[in-house]
Amino acid sequence: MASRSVSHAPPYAAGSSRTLAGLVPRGRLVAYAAISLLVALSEGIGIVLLVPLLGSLGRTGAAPSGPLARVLSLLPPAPGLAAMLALFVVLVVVRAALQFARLTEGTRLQRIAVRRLRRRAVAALIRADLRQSGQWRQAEVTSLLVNESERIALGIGDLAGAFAALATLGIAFAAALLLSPLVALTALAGGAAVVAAYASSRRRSLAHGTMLTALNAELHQQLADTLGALRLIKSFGAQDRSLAALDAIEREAADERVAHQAMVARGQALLLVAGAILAAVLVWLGIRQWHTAPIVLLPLIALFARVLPLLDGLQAHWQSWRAAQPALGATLALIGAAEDADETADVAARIAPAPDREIALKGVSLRHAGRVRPALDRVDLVLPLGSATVLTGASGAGKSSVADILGGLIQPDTGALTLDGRVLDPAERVAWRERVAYVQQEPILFHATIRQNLLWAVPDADETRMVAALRGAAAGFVLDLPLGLDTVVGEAGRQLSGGERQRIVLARALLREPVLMILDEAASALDPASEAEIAAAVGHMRGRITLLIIGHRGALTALADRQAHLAEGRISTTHAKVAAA
Ligand SMILES: Nc1ncnc2c1ncn2[C@@H]1O[C@H](COP(=O)(O)OP(=O)(O)OP(=O)(O)O)[C@@H](O)[C@H]1O
Repeated sequence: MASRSVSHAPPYAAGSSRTLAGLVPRGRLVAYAAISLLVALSEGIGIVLLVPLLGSLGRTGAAPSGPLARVLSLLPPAPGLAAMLALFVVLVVVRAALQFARLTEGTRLQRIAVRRLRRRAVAALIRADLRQSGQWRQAEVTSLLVNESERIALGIGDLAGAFAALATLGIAFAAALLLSPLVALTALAGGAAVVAAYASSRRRSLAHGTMLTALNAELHQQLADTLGALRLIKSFGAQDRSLAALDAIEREAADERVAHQAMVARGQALLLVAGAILAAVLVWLGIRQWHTAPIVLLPLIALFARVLPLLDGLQAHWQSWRAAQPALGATLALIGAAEDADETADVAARIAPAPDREIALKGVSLRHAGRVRPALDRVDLVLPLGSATVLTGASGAGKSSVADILGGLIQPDTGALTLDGRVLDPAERVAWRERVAYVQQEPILFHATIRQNLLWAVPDADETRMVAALRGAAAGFVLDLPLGLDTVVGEAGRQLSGGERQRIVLARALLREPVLMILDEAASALDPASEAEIAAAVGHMRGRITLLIIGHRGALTALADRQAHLAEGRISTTHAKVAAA
């Protein structure tokens, strides 16, 4: 758990895409754009209306000419001061309503995009082939779906903010054109030069975003490692080391954020100063060189006052969006990789096949990603229906790989899983899982009631079936608990003992009425009494359920009537069991 480098690229990072397409409904996007334009338009109209307002004051010098005069001629003749002020108030009310709509619609857009992104990611991850998805770091994936998706939401908000600012700037420019084309065009040229000068800082925001995505993943990993190993950390006296590793990542992330924020703030300050200088020069030119009438100049100054913070906001919004883009790129890349590894893509048949005679592996070879030697090398194994086989072999010999292939969880590189001698196609392989139950060494229960944990496996099971499964798994103790089936098991089932947990897991497996039950070191972590209870329960299943018992010794393995031994990926012996205990 030492501090890690954050420079690595996750295995799914290749070909990352940065598109928002498909995440946001087109109709809502158009609605948001239209509202933003209306807000901008109401601001522009308000400023142009300053001209007749000033005109009605009567001391403003020359009357406007050119296109402005034409626009003003559309107004009713000589509106009184009261009418003008009332119009302003109405405009402000309309703008307030539009701004409210823009804000709520913007938030809705953000949440829809993030909900769709997460849903697509989780759906793709669930459907991805385990051999591919097993290579992705869980903490990195969690970080993408928790932290990074919120960054994406903020980024989308910034993108929307940038669009709104841009729309207002566009309308402001149109208003300026109306008031004084010369001033407007000079301001546009000056503004474009200022925006161009910021290209490098926008690029820096993208790099910052990439760094932050990696640091967030590291933080998640470190937190998961630390909180998941509190007992180990205490017993090794590694509290300080763990805290220091966490601190190092936190510090790096904080420094990175402060440095980026400082760059954005510096840019904003410089932009304000550059904008103010530009505005001052334009006003000076307007008065001294171009002899612009005060009735036009005053609204122009009002326009500058409005535009300067807008430019500032546009720059900040755009940089924040750029910083969020790597998070979106990484999430879309993960989704792309998971969708490419979709094991159910061609699934048509969904009826779980049921063998009559045997379940077998025929010439199965498997090499895990990044490994030189195959985990399994042309393995043949026959499990006659109703038999109980113990599978032995040294650590790393390939026992769990055999179990995964028999259970239809992974597809071998060559060879096949067969039922009654018939090779399963990919669609049947997925459906076959319904007939298989797994019980692993580490019992996995969800933080819910025992009833909910059982119903998770078979949603339509009634109480009688659940009670029968519990009794069949030597878990009748549940019925004597004060809350019975409604007892909450605690996080990962920690409010129960290891043996109790495992017996509930066995009941959950039984509830599925499996054809094949795989017990992968299912009793290895238990005391002899608990193991004996599990073994007694499994003993009653013999003959009804085909059993594959992975393990070396103990009451459970003694139940087997057949034995297979794996050595370096090869089945070296398969025969009727002589002695398993
Ligand atoms: N996801 C994986 N990626 C890379 N290599 C893997 C992966 N899973 C297993 N292996 C390797 O494949 C070989 C067989 O592993 P497997 O888990 O099937 O063995 P096992 O007999 O069940 O071991 P153990 O009894 O220790 O659980 C081992 O060398 C292991 O390191």
